[in-house]
Amino acid sequence: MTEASPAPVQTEYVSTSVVDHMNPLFFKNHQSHSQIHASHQHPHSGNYTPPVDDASSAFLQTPVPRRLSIQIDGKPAVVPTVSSITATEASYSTPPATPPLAQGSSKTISEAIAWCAARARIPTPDGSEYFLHIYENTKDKKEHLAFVFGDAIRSKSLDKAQWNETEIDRVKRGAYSGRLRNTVSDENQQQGHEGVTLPTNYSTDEAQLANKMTTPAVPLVRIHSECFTGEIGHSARCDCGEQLDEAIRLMKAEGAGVVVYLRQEGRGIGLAEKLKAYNLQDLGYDTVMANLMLNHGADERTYEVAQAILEDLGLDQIRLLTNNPDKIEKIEKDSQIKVVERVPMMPKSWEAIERGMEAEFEVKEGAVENKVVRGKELDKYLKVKVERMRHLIPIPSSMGV
Ligand SMILES: Nc1nc2c(ncn2[C@@H]2O[C@H](COP(=O)(O)OP(=O)(O)OP(=O)(O)O)[C@@H](O)[C@H]2O)c(=O)[nH]1
Repeated sequence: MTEASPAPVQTEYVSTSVVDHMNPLFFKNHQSHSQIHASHQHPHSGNYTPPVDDASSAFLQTPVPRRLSIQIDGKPAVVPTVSSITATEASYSTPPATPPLAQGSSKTISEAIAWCAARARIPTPDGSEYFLHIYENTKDKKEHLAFVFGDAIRSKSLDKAQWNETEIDRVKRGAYSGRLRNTVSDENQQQGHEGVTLPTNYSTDEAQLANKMTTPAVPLVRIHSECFTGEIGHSARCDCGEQLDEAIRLMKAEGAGVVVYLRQEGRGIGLAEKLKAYNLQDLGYDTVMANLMLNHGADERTYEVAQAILEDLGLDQIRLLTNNPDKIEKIEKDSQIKVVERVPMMPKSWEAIERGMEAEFEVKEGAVENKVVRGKELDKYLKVKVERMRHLIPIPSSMGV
């Protein structure tokens, strides 16, 4: 096929002062600004991005076309506007999570705001389940997470209606209550959701839901920083994997709780730097000194995003699972959040030593079994946390302290 010359484009421009964060095409258009220009040059190329006939295009700093009158081969091209997009087409443009300014937050601009982009049920091997929430925020581009146990804890930003979204849009991003039921037949399996009429009864019945809505007045919360080595890599240098498992176990037992999982690997220095720190630790430096020798702080983590996630989940009173007083101070600082109780996280191997139950841990030195970690390297790591980072863990008397 020979390429025709670019078709003439007439444009109208709109003011740049209006920002409509509620528009589901807000981010989409942000990304496709260059595409819009490219498509002006080659509107016949098949990559044409339709202009948006509303204020959503107005947030861009440079004037952008509001209406385009396009001709291809001398004939007017049919360009859909937002209002002419059908429900099915619109549902492919899944709206972004409720953007920050749409939440009516009273926070100042310097503080983080977080909003839930999607949520889904995660069944676990013991038959229980939780809802994994993925968050976006105004502070960084990382995918922070919340594991939410129980039905009573809800994300405000997730539940908020978004502009022009269809019911299937809401289902896709997890903004429903109860449990989804499988209603897809073999026939419409092949067609994606286009042939599917969404049942109105996709929530479980309300009575059943109400039973599950009982939750402790002050829920258990764990604010946990990512540790690839301890959680995925079976490392026995730290107890991070064990702590995550234990937090989840306790929340399952209570039927409620939240693990806020922050992407602050290596106390905020990142995995590459943490691996360098491990090499220094193998030379004999402790975990604090190793960080300092790499020109990092002993702990570079911040907790504004965790505060914002808890705020979105409506939690201002929490029982925090931690041994780290610094974490408590930082989570309460400049926020409504109150840690009404600190729930200690005793390292399982130290607990066993204290109780004289070491025989129960008949695993080889340094080995990890059922995520219970033990060994000299862990003992050293934990002791440094107590002695240099103020962690509130009783050191077993048999360790000579
Ligand atoms: N730089 C560095 N980071 C480490 C090391 N070992 C573990 N970490 C990181 O330390 C962090 C531990 O996070 P948490 O368990 O949430 O917090 P904590 O400060 O130990 O406090 P707790 O709430 O009592 O567990 C994670 O980001 C790990 O990746 C280490 O030797 N060096």
